[in-house]
Amino acid sequence: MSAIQLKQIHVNVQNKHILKGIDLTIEEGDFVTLLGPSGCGKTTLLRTIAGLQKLDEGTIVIAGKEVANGSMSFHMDPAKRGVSLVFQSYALWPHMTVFDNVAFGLQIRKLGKPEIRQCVMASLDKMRIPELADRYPGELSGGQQQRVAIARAIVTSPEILLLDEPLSNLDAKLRTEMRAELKRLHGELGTTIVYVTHDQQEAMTMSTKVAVFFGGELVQVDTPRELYRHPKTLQVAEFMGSGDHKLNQVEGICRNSGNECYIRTPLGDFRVAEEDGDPDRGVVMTLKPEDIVLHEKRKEGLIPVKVKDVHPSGAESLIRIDYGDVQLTARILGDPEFEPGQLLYAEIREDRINMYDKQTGCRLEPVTFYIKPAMEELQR
Ligand SMILES: Nc1ncnc2c1ncn2[C@@H]1O[C@H](COP(=O)(O)OP(=O)(O)OP(=O)(O)O)[C@@H](O)[C@H]1O
Repeated sequence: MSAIQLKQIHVNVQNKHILKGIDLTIEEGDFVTLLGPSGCGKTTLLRTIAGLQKLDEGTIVIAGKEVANGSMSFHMDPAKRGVSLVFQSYALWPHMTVFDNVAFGLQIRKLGKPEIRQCVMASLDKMRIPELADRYPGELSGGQQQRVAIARAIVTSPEILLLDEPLSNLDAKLRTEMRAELKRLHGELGTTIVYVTHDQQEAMTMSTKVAVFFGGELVQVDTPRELYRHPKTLQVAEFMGSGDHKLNQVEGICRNSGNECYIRTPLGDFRVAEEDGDPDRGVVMTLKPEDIVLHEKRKEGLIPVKVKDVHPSGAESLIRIDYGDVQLTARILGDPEFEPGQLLYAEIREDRINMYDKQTGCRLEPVTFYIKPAMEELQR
């Protein structure tokens, strides 16, 4: 049985159409991340699943039970949905100790004192903070408060844990630590987790599946690997390749010749299968910096490039290179002693190339072969 089924969810907030027909099925034990730029509707969807936001159309089924139905104006009480929500702000009660904060959900269920003690301590153990039980939130660091907030959410053994950017208030080091903790916790508890973030790396590290949103619409739901390798649209590719992950984009022309299309780009020619005989059009080829390997010695199949500049950042370096008029960025491990103007030879990992229709932004597939520029062309 699926843990959560969302069908055609539409949500308006103050007359603004925020969620526009979301269909998403989340399986039991999945760690699904809702990923997208600020304002795309991730939090609204999480709140809708939790029951804190009413939907206008569509249905939500949790563990086989319908909990919301737009056409029938049915919205089950949040407390009855079997989900637990952790907010970005930890929302701990300042006048209560850590123990009491975590125990609260059990106390209102009228459990006996020994049972409460056992559950609270087990939950604090899982978050590796049993020694903080008697402290007050004001005496804790941000990371510790976040652990308490998660301990409070898991103490009632919810079937589903909803987390809204829970790490965004932490510094970089703590964030990395907490990512590992959440992944461990998911492995240990087997709980279904729905996690909201706008941080691609966070999504890639922890999730079993990532759902990418833009403007209230779901664009791609895939495993992190598939999302990384084959973004479905240029917009997704650009979003995944933003920040330090600068995506290389090279424009080309796609010419149709019956059943196949030939794509000509400055980096070589490609063939893609064509289904609907579209006319000639512009395409964008994308390639990640880590999919360009730089060599100092010339070899067959490599492309001669000139170093423009080098940006070392300790463990890795970004090298901007020019091939004729085309500027590319390569990412390599370490801190190489390349000089601006130096001639190098680039190996393009052709299996990592993606092609998109420039106008629609949709991915063209599959690239059936790649003809590299002729050697004499390479001499320029
Ligand atoms: N209470 C509200 N009143 C008016 N507009 C709202 C309200 N809540 C959300 N919105 C709007 O709904 C849209 C989606 O907001 P939401 O918080 O779901 O986005 P998000 O993807 O989670 O963004 P972020 O990553 O910045 O939290 C935004 O345009 C926001 O301005």
